[in-house]
Amino acid sequence: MSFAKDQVIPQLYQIAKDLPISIKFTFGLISIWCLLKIFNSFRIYYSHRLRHLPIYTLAVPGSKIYVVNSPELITAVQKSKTLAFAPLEVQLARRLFRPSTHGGNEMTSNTNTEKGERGLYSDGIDAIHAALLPGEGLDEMNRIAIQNIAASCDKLDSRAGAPPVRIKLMQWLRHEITMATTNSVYGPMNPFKDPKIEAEFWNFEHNIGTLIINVLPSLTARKAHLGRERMAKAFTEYFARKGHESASVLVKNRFKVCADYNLSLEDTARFEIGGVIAITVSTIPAAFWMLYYVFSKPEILALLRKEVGGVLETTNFDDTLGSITRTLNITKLRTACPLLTSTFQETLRHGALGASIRLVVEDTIISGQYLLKKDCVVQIPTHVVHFDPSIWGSSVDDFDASRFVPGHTRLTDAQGKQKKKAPPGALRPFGGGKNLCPGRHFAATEILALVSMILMRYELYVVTASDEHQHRDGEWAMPKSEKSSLAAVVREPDEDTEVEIRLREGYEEGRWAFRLDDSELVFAIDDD
Ligand code: HEM
Repeated sequence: MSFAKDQVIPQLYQIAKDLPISIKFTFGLISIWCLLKIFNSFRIYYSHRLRHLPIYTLAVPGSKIYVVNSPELITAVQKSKTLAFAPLEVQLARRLFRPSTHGGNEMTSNTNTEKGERGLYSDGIDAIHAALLPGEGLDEMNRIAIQNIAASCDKLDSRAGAPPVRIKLMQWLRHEITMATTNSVYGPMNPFKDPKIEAEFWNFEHNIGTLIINVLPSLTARKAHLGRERMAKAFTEYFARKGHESASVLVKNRFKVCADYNLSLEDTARFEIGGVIAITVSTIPAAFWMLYYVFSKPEILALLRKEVGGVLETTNFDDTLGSITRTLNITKLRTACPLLTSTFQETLRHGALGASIRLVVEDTIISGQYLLKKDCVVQIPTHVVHFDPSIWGSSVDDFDASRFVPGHTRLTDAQGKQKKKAPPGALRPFGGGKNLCPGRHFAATEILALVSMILMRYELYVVTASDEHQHRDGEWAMPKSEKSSLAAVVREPDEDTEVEIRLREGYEEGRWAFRLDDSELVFAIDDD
């Protein structure tokens, strides 16, 4: 088909006019999606340009976004009762999980306890926070998770003349951490034991952003919609077969609250998909980046091996694999490994993504001088705060593994004055205030157990492909991460890193295990 030059526009117009309604509709949605992306790019651009301002306002049609950058104002926002996460969270939950009208109404009613009563949301959040506090329930979850992690690490062991194991690191972590976490949370009837459900969940997660528009999702957000529906079915069956009765206190608590509000099993199952996002999605990339930073920096690896080696317990044990058992004591890792804990926090300072958001439920003045108007949104852009030189000093862009070691003196302010500690509100991978992530202790134990076991036991070599041959002497290259899903609060690498795993010299013999005895002690991560 060919057109004269002056005919092109009218002809294109005619073609567009004749398109079927479904295609026009899809184009419309794609255009909205592109506009949102462009708006987001401007937002990110401006948030970096304007990071020296403690607070600034972005006008959006019909509303305003207040972007808060200074730690002092962040702390004030987190303390305010009239700046709330709940109303935004429940609206999002309605779109993403598609509960029935009854379930949706229960979830959105009285979210901020504004009528002074309880509601499904507030009871649900309290039940989750209670289950994840240091104590017996959390210990039980941690124990199952680390037993699974120990078994995952055993699979990398290539002794007895077998060739070294090669893995795609992110893919391996995604599967192993998903299974360790869901086994510990959902118990023996864990729906993720079915590989199809695991695949459906990740399909859903990778495409979750498409569900936001929420118009005919079976057409406009097909992959995410199908993943969600299959997950909802699997969890409905799980609850119908009383899987929660042999599960963790977290699932028991959540189920009880849903039952108290007469939610159907299907609505309970739909809200549970949100639970799966919380327990898995951020932990996996956080473990990836920590391994990346540790193994790509030999000097940090050597220091960590020394520190973690100090809490490794060796006992004699007669068996075919050798005569010893090496035990990593989690309680000691938590209390006697400041560099390990600091490396974890520095990994999250670099890797955290997104923004904490709060709705202004009534006109609010913060720090005695800034008026925030009702129905507008407050945003705290995590990455901007984490890379502000006036908070972190001239080394802001470096990966400084010892930045959070207590008493570390390389932390300077904008005037070059030394500080002992970052100010409250400055390090916020887990958010803060009333909504501070309740899963941080569970996640820290899981990630630090896995990283410690791998760094003590193995050497990791990057495999690079060159023509037909694959070499195992590649450099660790920082993968790009521009395509993270909407659900991720830690950026996800766009490409995977293939590694070859060899036993560490001097550590070839024996068995490996974890031990966890003290409930009350947790990793000393900054939280305020
Ligand atoms: C490295 C891993 C993780 C990171 C970086 C992370 C980060 C976050 C962040 C930034 C928030 C929002 C807080 C705010 O807006 O102030 C949050 C909320 C939440 N997280 Fe996590 N999280 C992680 C792991 C987990 C795990 C393992 C669980 C459960 C076992 C969990 C459960 C939750 C829950 C239930 C909320 C909602 C809290 C509320 O609204 O009160 N998270 N998390």
